[in-house]
Amino acid sequence: MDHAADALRTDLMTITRHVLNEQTKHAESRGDFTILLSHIVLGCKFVCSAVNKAGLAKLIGLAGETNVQGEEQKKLDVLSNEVFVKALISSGRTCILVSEEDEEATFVDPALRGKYCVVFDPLDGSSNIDCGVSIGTIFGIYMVKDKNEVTINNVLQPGKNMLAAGYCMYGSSCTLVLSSGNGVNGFTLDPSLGEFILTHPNIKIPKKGKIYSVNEGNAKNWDGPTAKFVEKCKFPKDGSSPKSLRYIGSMVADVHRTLLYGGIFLYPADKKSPTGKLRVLYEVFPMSFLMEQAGGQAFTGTQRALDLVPTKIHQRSPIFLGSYDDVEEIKSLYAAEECNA
Ligand SMILES: O=P(O)(O)OC[C@H]1O[C@](O)(COP(=O)(O)O)[C@@H](O)[C@@H]1O
Ligand SMILES: [Mg+2]
Ligand SMILES: [Mg+2]
Repeated sequence: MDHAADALRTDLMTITRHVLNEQTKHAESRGDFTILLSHIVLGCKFVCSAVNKAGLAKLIGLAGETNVQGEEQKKLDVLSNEVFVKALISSGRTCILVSEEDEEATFVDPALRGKYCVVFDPLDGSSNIDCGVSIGTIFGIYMVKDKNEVTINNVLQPGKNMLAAGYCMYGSSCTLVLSSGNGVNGFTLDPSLGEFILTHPNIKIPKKGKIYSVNEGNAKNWDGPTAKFVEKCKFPKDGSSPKSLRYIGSMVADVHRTLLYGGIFLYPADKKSPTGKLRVLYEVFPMSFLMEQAGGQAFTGTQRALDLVPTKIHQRSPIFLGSYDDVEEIKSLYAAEECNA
């Protein structure tokens, strides 16, 4: 297509148009979710721009602080957190915010309150910032009945109660993947337009995949089912080909690849981290929500991930998520171990 024709393409499905279309399906909707989402999108664009120029704008390196998890914060962790906290509060549609970078939940001033609670990991995959490897933002959204009566229990809810979830990946392109409980759609930022355009409508994860994704450096501490599963991936006994290993170390990027290509992403518990590493509210739940909406599964080693009821905002959980059949296999290994116990 030539540029003149391209310039006339004003029929593109932007993320705002997409969400407005969804809104028309709910007669009771007053546009609050659309406004909230437009603020999340703004935050993503801002962070994307900061990530792109991180090396030039002296945004790589440590901020000099540690967060509640005891992890050293990078400058981009701190900046991204500030960006999303401000964007979410200024939307006028939020009442509680839970961020990986803040020890306590933020209760929005009553004058600025709306009915949505947003849980988020402002910058996921921080260890990959300084070498320019894909990183992202993850978010999940709950809704309260009464914005004047909010307590921490409004976010200590199982993931199945989320209204929407998504992530934005700052990679070779900037991609926002979103589900509001009616399938999964992917949007790519067109830098010349400054708009996210629907490029991956109705994403469905392949039923079975050829890739497994796990930090094998932890193998000596794994439990029996995880060790058996990975052994089967490498040396299948049914005559099938071994699976390939891909591990980036940014959950957003590893899950994005799993969603599009199929396969399984594992961050199991191990002897050193008996509750796993990934955080329930803003890593495990949003990604599990997206996986289920795309036809896959998410399992903690003991239950469906979205059924878990968190008791603390920064709680961790083991997680196995991806293609339906691959997750089914790890579930049966855990079930077999339980029978033998
Ligand atoms: O380095 P490990 O132990 O394999 O952990 C990788 C995991 O840790 C994380 O980086 C944690 O996220 P943060 O960067 O938000 O702390 C995930 O993105 C990733 O899946
Ligand atoms: Mg993270
Ligand atoms: Mg993070």
